[in-house]
Amino acid sequence: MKQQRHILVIGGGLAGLAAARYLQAAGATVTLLEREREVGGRARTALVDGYAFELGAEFLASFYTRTLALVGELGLHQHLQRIPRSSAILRDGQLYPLWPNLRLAFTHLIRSQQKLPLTYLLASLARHRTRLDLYAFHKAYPIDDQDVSSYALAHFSRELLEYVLQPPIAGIFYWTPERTSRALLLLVLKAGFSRPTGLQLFTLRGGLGGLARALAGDLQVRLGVEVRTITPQTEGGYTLHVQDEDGVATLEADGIVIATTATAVPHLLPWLDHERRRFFEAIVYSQTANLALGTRTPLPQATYGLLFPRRETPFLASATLQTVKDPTTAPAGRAALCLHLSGPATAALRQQDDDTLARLMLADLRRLLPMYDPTPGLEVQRLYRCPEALPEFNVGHFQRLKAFADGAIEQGQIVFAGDYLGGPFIEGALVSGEQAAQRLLQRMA
Ligand SMILES: Cc1cc2nc3c(=O)[nH]c(=O)nc-3n(C[C@H](O)[C@H](O)[C@H](O)COP(=O)(O)OP(=O)(O)OC[C@H]3O[C@@H](n4cnc5c(N)ncnc54)[C@H](O)[C@@H]3O)c2cc1C
Repeated sequence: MKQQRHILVIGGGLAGLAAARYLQAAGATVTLLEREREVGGRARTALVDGYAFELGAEFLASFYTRTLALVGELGLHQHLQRIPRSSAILRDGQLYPLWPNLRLAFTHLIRSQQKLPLTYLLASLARHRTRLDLYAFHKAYPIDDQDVSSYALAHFSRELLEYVLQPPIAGIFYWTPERTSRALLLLVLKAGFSRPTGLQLFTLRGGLGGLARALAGDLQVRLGVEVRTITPQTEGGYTLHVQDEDGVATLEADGIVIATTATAVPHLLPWLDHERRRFFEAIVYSQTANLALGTRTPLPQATYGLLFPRRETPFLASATLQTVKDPTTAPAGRAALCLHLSGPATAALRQQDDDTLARLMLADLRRLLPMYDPTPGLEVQRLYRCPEALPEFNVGHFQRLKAFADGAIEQGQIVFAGDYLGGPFIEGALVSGEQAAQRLLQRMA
């Protein structure tokens, strides 16, 4: 690549930050543009009256090889801590620990005879293992043929679907099994069970927002700059029309990484042809609302993540005890808790105001698990809406990723990054950013 050519990265989420960091390390001149007043996107931590609440991402998983390496490279390893007592699923008023390892076979959450067909799942994992590549999701396109609900009903049982598969899908991704490809299920299971210790969860002390801040470290970042449209110049390069606090301006770039959510792309590139526009428009995001609560009321400390099957409630999908994950997220003697509304409930209730939603979520928690009621000593309550939570990896998405990997989408000196390409979690966002940076360097060579 010629020296002095200027690259703009649009979006300061983890994908954009990883791309910018990679490009800068390769010697490029890079500026990152972020429309918000801080970096992190869907992986930010809010500090409110001595409490720290995750606004999006809550944990890192032990199979996030690249993320965990980056934590070391950024000098954050002393802040990395394992989350104990990771999760439990509610059934008939009782919490069943969800061991993310082979001890799952002994859970009383479902009846013993329901567990036998799980051997089919293990056989499927073995049969498709070469297609299940966490760093190349598109390889799984041949098994992107059935949603998780149809797959579970065909091979397992409704009970297993409703009490083992649906709660994590809803509580972590805010999707439904009907809108999840079985390819995604097999990919995540293979990654999760690939280690002898099983799946372990980690966080960064003080909140995962620290990862984005560390990544931004020595990058040139402009906050509060929203890119409106990008126009190709006839002589090569691009003009970006941006809005910042001083008004409307234009910027020039030789190469661009677009690291926004997929839904933003057709607005940024109004000149996209029909096929490419359809690619981005087909990507749908789940939604949720996060009710962050700080309380003097002591709450049970037995488990970090509580998953609520839709059979038990149509409202809450999950609750996370922030202070079990990391005691520094609340002042001494206090507890911090986040409640997450299910994807379908968030869509159905989107017209309701914040107070109504908060009341409904708290009432649901009191009904489901009265001992977790934070209201007697409640001192902080904030509702954060997340209209674009996680990109659905529904049936058809792996076919789209195959077309993307085959080069049918990117053109010129513009590349794309984001969790909709790399996988619906932090690891996917970071890796997609680094992969996009590599492709741009090749295109500009
Ligand atoms: C509620 C929730 C819980 C989650 N829990 C976990 C978890 O526990 N573990 C996990 O691994 N993952 C989790 N995730 C997923 C994880 O947060 C995301 O996969 C990841 O952060 C996505 O990063 P990204 O860079 O692809 O996108 P984003 O973080 O969305 O970044 C895109 C950025 O682009 C900016 N932008 C958009 N348009 C423009 C524009 N026109 N001009 C300038 N800037 C623009 C946005 O402001 C944003 O900062 C969770 C997500 C949510 C929402």
